[in-house]
Amino acid sequence: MVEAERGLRLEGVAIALGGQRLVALDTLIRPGETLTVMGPSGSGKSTLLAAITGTLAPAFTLSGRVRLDGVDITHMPTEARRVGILFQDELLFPHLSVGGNLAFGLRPHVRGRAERRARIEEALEAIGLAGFFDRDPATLSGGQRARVALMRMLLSEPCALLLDEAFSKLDATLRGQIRELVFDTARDQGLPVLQVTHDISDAEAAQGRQHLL
Ligand SMILES: Nc1ncnc2c1ncn2[C@@H]1O[C@H](COP(=O)(O)OP(=O)(O)OP(=O)(O)O)[C@@H](O)[C@H]1O
Repeated sequence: MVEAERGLRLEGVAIALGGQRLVALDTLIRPGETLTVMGPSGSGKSTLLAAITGTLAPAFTLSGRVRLDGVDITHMPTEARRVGILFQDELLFPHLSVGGNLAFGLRPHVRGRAERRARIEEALEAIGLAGFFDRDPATLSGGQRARVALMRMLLSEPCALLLDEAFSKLDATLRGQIRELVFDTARDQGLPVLQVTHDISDAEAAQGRQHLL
């Protein structure tokens, strides 16, 4: 039996807008590896990530294939893709507690109130926020919110991680800490990472390949 290829493969991916090619990429990001895509504003970085999450606006046309662990996900519904994404605004739900936000990440196979609660308590402990279950996200510091957003994404058991300027709103010290947490976690879990950023220090911290648009 031939083993399925592991990692995130962009196979001749090209995205056009109004008949003009905007962005093209052909690469394999292996488990635990990070590819950093850099380019000027408007060069199509967020659009590239949208093609991978399945949220491309109708104005764009996509050609090529996106494969994740050997599975062609090019036309799969977003929620079926097992792709996690972090944005510069961590987008926690303001009407839910910290625990409620993490519960949103849990996959449906984690069943039963008690088991779900236990998984969330464990996750809070892992990010140094034990006892924060009932807290309102608005009362958290930027670094705490970033850790909750990362954990919510990890609880969804993604097979690849996308970073869209994920560290750009954090101050310098926090930026270094959260970045280290994200890249260490991705390496430990063997997740392929595609990050887009303006910031060369994000690219350096990833210790991976770089691609300029
Ligand atoms: N929904 C849309 N409909 C039409 N054009 C769009 C849409 N979204 C983005 N664009 C255009 O597509 C191009 C690429 O946008 P994109 O957001 O991918 O760039 P970017 O490289 O991520 O920029 P930035 O670094 O400023 O975030 C831009 O010219 C933008 O104006």
